[in-house]
Amino acid sequence: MAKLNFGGVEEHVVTREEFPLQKAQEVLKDEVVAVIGYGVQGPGQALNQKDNGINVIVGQRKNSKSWDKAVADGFVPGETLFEIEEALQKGTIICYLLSDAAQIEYWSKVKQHLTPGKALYFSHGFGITFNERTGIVPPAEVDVFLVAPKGSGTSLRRMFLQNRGLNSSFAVYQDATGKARERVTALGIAIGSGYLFETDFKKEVFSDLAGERGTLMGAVQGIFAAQYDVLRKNGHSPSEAFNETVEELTQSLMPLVAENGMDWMYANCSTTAQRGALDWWKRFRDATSPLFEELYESVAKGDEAQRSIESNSKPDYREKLEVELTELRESEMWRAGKTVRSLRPENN
Ligand SMILES: NC(=O)C1=CN([C@@H]2O[C@H](COP(=O)(O)OP(=O)(O)OC[C@H]3O[C@@H](n4cnc5c(N)ncnc54)[C@H](O)[C@@H]3O)[C@@H](O)[C@H]2O)C=CC1
Ligand SMILES: CC(=O)[C@](C)(O)C(=O)O
Ligand SMILES: [Mg+2]
Ligand SMILES: [Mg+2]
Repeated sequence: MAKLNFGGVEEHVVTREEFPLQKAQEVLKDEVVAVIGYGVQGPGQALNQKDNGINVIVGQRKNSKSWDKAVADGFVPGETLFEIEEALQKGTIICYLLSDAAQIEYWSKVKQHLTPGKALYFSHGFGITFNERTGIVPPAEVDVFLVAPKGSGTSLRRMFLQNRGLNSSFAVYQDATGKARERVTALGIAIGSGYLFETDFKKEVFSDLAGERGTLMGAVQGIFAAQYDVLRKNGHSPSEAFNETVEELTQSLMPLVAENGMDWMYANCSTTAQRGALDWWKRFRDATSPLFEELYESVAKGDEAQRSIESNSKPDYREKLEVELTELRESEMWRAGKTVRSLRPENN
């Protein structure tokens, strides 16, 4: 593994140079990789592996939208697409990519097919870390590991098609065959990761749950809404409020941050903007820190996992989510955003 310096701290990472695709193909040549579940990660990981020449099959409930999607994506019923049980039986590596809540429901079936030498693969540390709540305790004779792409399965696929790679974390929880590390690294490369950084199941799930509730998804919407509302209350039009809150950030400034860091984005803005941003960012940090502390504690206590299990195990969970997503979509800010997006020249 390459030893790299991350801001003064040395860490080990697996790069595509040291573990090229040919090596991954070689390691996986006698395996049948069964991707169970075809939601968001399922398609990204299964299609990338298929295009990378890995022997991959999909297991999904028949008569579901996801089954039809798998067919549309080129998986063939009876050849590379099966009912979940059949795929579990055929697979030597089981990629358990049902939603974290559904993994609990199917566990007793999965367990039956985990014969010695097989491997159980996750893309999240959830099921294992919170096993007192999920009941997911694998038999000792199988390898157990994870590769967690740090982004949406949709991006994993898109970036692969653009010859880019999303970074992933990986972890080995149980090495029964002595080959767990080699297997998980090969899978990480095969699904299209750019590079792989090592973690453990607990660290992966704690950081992931905190991140998605925090800056990646929850906090960002909260900060957008707060600023938008203040601008609107002070007489600014929806388009002005939306442009100064979201559009400028996603279209102009975040791409600069992605390319070369925050200081570089700042340096490409006016001295007026820089003065103000340098003065205010620490106040925003200090104002939100207590909330991030509270969030991390809630994750570490298992409360976030419990809430997710309870709400996502209900039969009507999809309808309920859709109600809340609709509320977001129909808020003035995001309706204004829809019009603003339609005006982008490339959308005309
Ligand atoms: N969504 C993403 O891009 C990311 C997801 N992950 C992890 O990957 C794993 C899979 O997540 P997603 O792709 O988001 O899952 P998802 O929520 O899209 O569900 C995956 C599949 O499970 C099926 N499913 C849901 N409930 C079911 C039930 N009761 N019975 C049978 N099938 C059921 C769905 O039909 C779907 O095909 C999870 O561990 C998640 O935390 C990790 C990184 C990013
Ligand atoms: C996309 C991702 O990595 C998330 C936000 O953690 C998730 O979908 O669970
Ligand atoms: Mg994540
Ligand atoms: Mg997540």
